[in-house]
Amino acid sequence: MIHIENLTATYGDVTAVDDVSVSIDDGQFVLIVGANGSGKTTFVRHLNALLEPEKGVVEIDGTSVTDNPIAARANIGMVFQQPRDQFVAATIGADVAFGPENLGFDRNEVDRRVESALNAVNLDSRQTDRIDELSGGEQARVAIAGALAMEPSYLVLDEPFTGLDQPARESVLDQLDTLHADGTGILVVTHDIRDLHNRADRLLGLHNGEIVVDGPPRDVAGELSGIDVRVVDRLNSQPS
Ligand SMILES: Nc1ncnc2c1ncn2[C@@H]1O[C@H](COP(=O)(O)OP(=O)(O)OP(=O)(O)O)[C@@H](O)[C@H]1O
Repeated sequence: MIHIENLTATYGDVTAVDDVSVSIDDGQFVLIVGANGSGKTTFVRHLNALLEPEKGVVEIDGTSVTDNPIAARANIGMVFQQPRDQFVAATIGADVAFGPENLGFDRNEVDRRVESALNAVNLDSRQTDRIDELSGGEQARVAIAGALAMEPSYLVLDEPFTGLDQPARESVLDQLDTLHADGTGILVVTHDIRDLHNRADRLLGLHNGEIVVDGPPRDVAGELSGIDVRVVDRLNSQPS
């Protein structure tokens, strides 16, 4: 379980996260929504100790991420807004292997994790392909595989659909469905919930750094216009 109590984060005079307390159960599929600047990215960066709480506590399975950032990083897989920025190797296989190698696993275990993660995103047999030659959708899937190779309890994706066309978006959504069905907790940060609100168990809406909406997406849909989040699916939408 993710447990957060009285988390506050500031940048100079700006309060990005304002006294947030929330718990997220294992295996939940949670949307974290809100307008630009509402604090979504700052909030999720505390989950795996990319940012340290100035005030408050973040615990994963009862362990404070401040006390044990390595455990937090092993439990919370993070996929960033621009997957390109998180690649560390030239080829798919080498990149996905990087995380488990850093955790100190032996070669057999690293190979097993890489195969399993690439299998989950339908990129097995592509280990030697160069990342810079992949499409945006394929790069997004490699980034997800890199996080999955850590075998995290939760996968956190920050605006994972930026720059993806509709087929690539659907491919990533399919991966999320499979992972959720297998028991992985999924947290998706987005300002655009089309195709997602009918998949998620819970929606957290941020406004000025506070959680002002919390509930099953269909129950809280009426509260979203107040925090500037688009609700309606756009049929026949153009690539975004
Ligand atoms: N590195 C930083 N330095 C100064 N201010 C920052 C920094 N990062 C974020 N902020 C400010 O903190 C507030 C919350 O930003 P944050 O990026 O967490 O929100 P967000 O909801 O993820 O926004 P977006 O949807 O635009 O990514 C905003 O006012 C933002 O300008």
